[in-house]
Formats: sequence, structure tokens, C-alpha cells
Amino acid sequence: MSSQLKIAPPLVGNIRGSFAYTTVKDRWPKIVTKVVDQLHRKYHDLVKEVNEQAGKDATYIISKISEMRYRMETNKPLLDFEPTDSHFVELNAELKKLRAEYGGDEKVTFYDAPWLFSECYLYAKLHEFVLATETLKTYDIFAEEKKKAYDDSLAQITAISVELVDWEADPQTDVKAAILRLIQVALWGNKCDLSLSCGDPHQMAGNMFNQLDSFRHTILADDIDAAVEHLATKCAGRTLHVVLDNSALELFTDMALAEFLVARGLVKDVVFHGKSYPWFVSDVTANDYNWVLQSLADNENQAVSTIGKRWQRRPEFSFRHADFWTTTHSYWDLKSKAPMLFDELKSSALTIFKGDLNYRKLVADRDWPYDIDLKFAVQSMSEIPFFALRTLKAETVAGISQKSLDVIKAKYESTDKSWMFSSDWAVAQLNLP
Ligand SMILES: O=P(O)(O)OC[C@H]1O[C@](O)(CO)[C@@H](O)[C@@H]1O
Repeated sequence: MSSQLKIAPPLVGNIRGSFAYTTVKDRWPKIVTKVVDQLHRKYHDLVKEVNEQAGKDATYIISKISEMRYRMETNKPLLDFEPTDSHFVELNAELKKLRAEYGGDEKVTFYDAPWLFSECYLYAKLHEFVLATETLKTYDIFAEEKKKAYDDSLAQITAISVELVDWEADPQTDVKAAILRLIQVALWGNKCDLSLSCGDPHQMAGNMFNQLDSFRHTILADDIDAAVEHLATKCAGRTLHVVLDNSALELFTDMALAEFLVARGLVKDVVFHGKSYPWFVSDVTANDYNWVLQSLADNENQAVSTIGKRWQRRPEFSFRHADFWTTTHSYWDLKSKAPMLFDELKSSALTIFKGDLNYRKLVADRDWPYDIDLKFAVQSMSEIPFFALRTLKAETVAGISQKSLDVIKAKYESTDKSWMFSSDWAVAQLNLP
């Protein structure tokens, strides 16, 4: 255990050379510009398919995004939200607290506020702009990219569906080996993230699925064997929660693991937690969840459509989108802000937290010493049995052993932090209270 049990400072966007800085300076402008371009392209279709007002609404969203991009690029203070619903009222309260803590409005900007806060603020603002329209309130500005990502991963989806169906038919299936494989598939499914690639189709993790063993050494904290044991022997009759990350292939891989566990009676049921509005480009909303299941069901491949139709009707699967997941809070605040949800996760068999943002929120997006004790870094979340499956896409991590750090040291200069955000390295960390 690290000797330095001190709360580390949060990551911020104003440190030149950091990935957070590059994100604020280059990646966010690129992400929002793509939305603007897409709305420009869609303008005539919207007018034709909805009405004149939809065209005006698109123009409104474009102008609000352009204004926000200007404020981002010139490091202006973060503006309040229109207090049109309780979510925005709460966000304003958080802004107020932060301004008091940082010594004034001028200090809480895109670059200078904690990176986690300003990044969540950005997606909440995009939601505010859409909600303020008359005709586009339910319009998903990232839907097109998510659908394309799904289409681009059909080969992998088909291969995994065939495997699932084969395992079912085979009485000799080695249950633990199958769980081991599906966990790794779900882990590397997290490589396909449209926020990291700024909405461009990301290099698919899919071809990794055939060579999982050769990537195992890139898992810097690897509790997969313990997690297999836990899932195979300790969870029967109990609920598994999966706090989802990205739609398309990653959602499919998460559901494939859940399918195997439910079908084998190893867990009672599975609750998938998604987002209540478009978030970090590719995160799963209820619409995405339903769209992916429908697309699977409609697929011409027999195995894929069998799986899709089954998931549409599986009584053991449910999808929820608690408001807490789209707040600016780290998960340190789950216990106080959403106590019922906290208690539910605490008494469940296991909660799988997928992906980078969930991990950032677990460890409060702080600049921890890499070997800091994970239980300390997650604070009250250590009361919850969880399994964090994440490829590294941000400069925060905890619970890394000296042995793994030596591997990194041998490959990277001490000033080169790219291993922390390239998504080539991963962690699979199990916390059992
Ligand atoms: O989809 P994931 O794995 O949560 O990744 C999203 C992450 O990627 C990034 O866009 C990379 O900066 C982060 O902003 C965010 O933490």
C-alpha cells in the first residue's frame, strides 16, 4: 500500500502538455464542430421531415454551440444554466459552490475548473441547447456516429453471437473459461470510444478478440481471475449491475457477458445503467439501448437475431438511467447524493463499472500516485463490491503495482504519459468490501 494516503488534487485542463489540456484545447472544439457541421448538413432534411421551426431550432443550437466554442477557446468563465428543470438548478448550485471555492466567477473556466467538472458541464450544456428548442428536444446530436459505430462492428458482433449460441448448445462448455473470455472482450470493447477519437470511427478493438492472451500483459492491474471466481461461484440468486459506457460494440460485449451469466443461472438478473441524455459522444441512452437491440433482432445472421430477440424480451435484463450518472459529481458523492442507489449497489452481487469516465469518477479524477491504494482512491465506493473494467484514456489511475510500473518505465520516458491515455493499456480491478 502506498504510504502517501493524502487526497490528491483534481486533474485540470490548464497544465500545458497534459492530456486534459489537449482535450480542452483541441478535442472538445473538434467534437462540437462536428455537431455543428452535422446540423448544417441536416438542416434541409429537418425542414422537410419536421417543419420550418425545426430548421430554426437547428440554427439556434448551432449558434449556442458556436458561442460556447468561442468561450471555451478564449477561456471565459462557465455560464449558468437556464433553470428550466431540477437538473440544471442543481448544476447551477454546483457552479456556485465551485466559484466560492476557487475565489470568483472568473476562476471557473473551461481550462481552470476541475477537468471532470468542465467536461461534464460541456455535455450538460449541449443538452440544455437541445432541450431549449421547440421541435428538437429529443434530438440526439451523436446518434449518427453511434449508429455508424454499430455498423462498423458488425463482424465482431456476429462472431461473438455465434460463440454465445455455440456455448449454449455445448454441454462441455468450460464456464470459467467462457467468463474469462467474455470479461476480456468487454474490457477491450472499451477501446471503441467515439469521444476519444473525437467522433471519428475508432480503430476497432474487434481484431483483439482473437488474440486476447497476447494482450493480457497490457492489463496493468489484473484481477480478472478473482472476478471470474466471484461471478462463477458467489453471485447466484443475486443482482449484477453494469454501469455502462459506450453504445454499439461495447454495449454488445457487456450484454454478452451478462447473457452468459444469466443463462447459466450464475446471477439472478442484470440491471444496465445508462444515461438519460447524450453524453460523452458515445455513451448509451435508452434510445441507443433499444436501437441496438432492435438492430440485432433485425440482423440477417441467425445467431445475431436470436440474441437480439432474446435480449428484447429477457425478463432478467432491465435498463435504467438515473440522473446521478449525468451530474458533475464524482462517485465519492454517490452515497450522499443518491443514497438509495448506493445502498442498492452495496447489497448487490457486483457492480461492473465500464470504461474510462466511470473510472475517472470512481477515483474522483485526481492526480494520484499510481500505486495509491484503490480503496483509498475510491473513498466510500470501497463499500460497494465492484469490478472496474477500463482502458486508460485519462491521466488518472490507482492501485498499480511496482511490477507493472516497471513495465511502463521500461517502455516510456518518465515524462511520456501517453500510456495513460492511448487506450493501449487497461485495468481490471476488483473491489470486494
Ligand atoms: O468512453 P470512455 O471509456 O468513458 O472514455 C471517455 C473518456 O475519453 C475521453 O474523451 C478521453 O479524454 C475522456 O474525456 C473520457 O474520460
